[in-house]
Amino acid sequence: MDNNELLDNLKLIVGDTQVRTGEPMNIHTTFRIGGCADYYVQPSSIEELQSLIQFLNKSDIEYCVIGNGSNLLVSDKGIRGVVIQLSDTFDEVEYIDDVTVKVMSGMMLSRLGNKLADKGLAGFEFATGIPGSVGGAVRMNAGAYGGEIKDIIVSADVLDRSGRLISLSRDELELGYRTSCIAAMDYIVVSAVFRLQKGDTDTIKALIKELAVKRRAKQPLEYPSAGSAFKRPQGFFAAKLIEDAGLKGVSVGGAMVSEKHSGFVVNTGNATAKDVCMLTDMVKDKVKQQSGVDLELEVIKLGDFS
Ligand SMILES: NC(=O)C1=CN([C@@H]2O[C@H](COP(=O)(O)OP(=O)(O)OC[C@H]3O[C@@H](n4cnc5c(N)ncnc54)[C@H](OP(=O)(O)O)[C@@H]3O)[C@@H](O)[C@H]2O)C=CC1
Ligand SMILES: C=C(O[C@H]1[C@H](O)[C@@H](CO)O[C@H](OP(=O)(O)OP(=O)(O)OC[C@H]2O[C@@H](n3ccc(=O)[nH]c3=O)[C@H](O)[C@@H]2O)[C@@H]1NC(C)=O)C(=O)O
Repeated sequence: MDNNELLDNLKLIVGDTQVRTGEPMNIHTTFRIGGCADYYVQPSSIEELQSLIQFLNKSDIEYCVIGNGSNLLVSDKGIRGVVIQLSDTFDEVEYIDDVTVKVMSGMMLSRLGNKLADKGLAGFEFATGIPGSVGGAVRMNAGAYGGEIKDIIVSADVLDRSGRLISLSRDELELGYRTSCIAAMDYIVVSAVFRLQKGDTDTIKALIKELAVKRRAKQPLEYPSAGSAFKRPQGFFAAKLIEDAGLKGVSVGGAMVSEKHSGFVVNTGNATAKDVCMLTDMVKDKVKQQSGVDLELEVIKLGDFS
């Protein structure tokens, strides 16, 4: 299929305004890093997403799904094929009973958290300050301040790579520290059901505010980043190991180990994905030498890193 034919088909499936070519990915990642995606598509409904997946599979065209890009490092060479973004357009919420909600996967956690607070629903406060979408959060079992998605999720609807809609219970999602079966099975999350508790709006909002103050005090939110660069190794904190290895403030090009929180790699202005990779490789090596611990990237790489 030639490029024009592919573009026409994509527009036919999701509408003219929802398809772009040569889309710079730095504007879709919180790291503000990344080359261009060949095609960038935003479906607005499950049916559109299903048609899109089926078409891309049948035509043997590469694709990936992103949420808010808050945990991604996109290659400087960009992404070949189609990037499907599910935030912005994929964000309805349905109240199932007085404590249960069904949410489309593109909804931002902050928007959902504030809606739940207004309804007097407690239990989502921990997630409200995470700069991701519901889909990304389920995929990663997002967690902060003692809470994780696993604590509140009932089930999720996913599409398999043939475009078939499957409902998975909490147990079937196999949620662990920053993992789930979503990645292993290559599923796309389309919605999730969460069970909260009845609470008081003012108390919920006060807790959200308290966590936001904590986050701002401890984390370098003044710079673009993808949150924690590394997972917590069992029995250790990545930030402490990095600080103890003398790496706080160390930089490669525009990428720097944050002086405020050494678990974060920040973009000080003009970082490239290559800078970030060189820096994270160096951090891994030094931490291994110093403490014998292997650090594993939490950030997910997309595109060509060869
Ligand atoms: N605790 C904290 O303070 C922070 C936590 N985070 C974590 O990062 C998550 C990132 O969320 P977000 O920015 O939306 O995600 P991203 O766009 O960063 O994508 C992250 C991963 O999730 C996958 N993904 C995204 N949406 C879907 C979906 N609908 N179905 C299946 N897979 C999906 C992506 O797949 P693919 O590989 O195909 O692109 C990618 O592997 C947060 O929810 C949280 O877990 C991030 C920052 C701070
Ligand atoms: C930001 C993310 O999530 C964050 C989440 O916001 C916070 C708050 O709950 O807890 C995790 O950070 P973290 O493991 O770095 O936890 P923190 O409590 O900030 O720090 C852990 C320990 O490291 C020490 N620490 C921290 C910063 C630093 O520069 N030096 C240092 O030694 C702290 O003293 C603390 O004892 C999540 N990260 C991971 C990989 O689990 C993310 O996933 O992207």
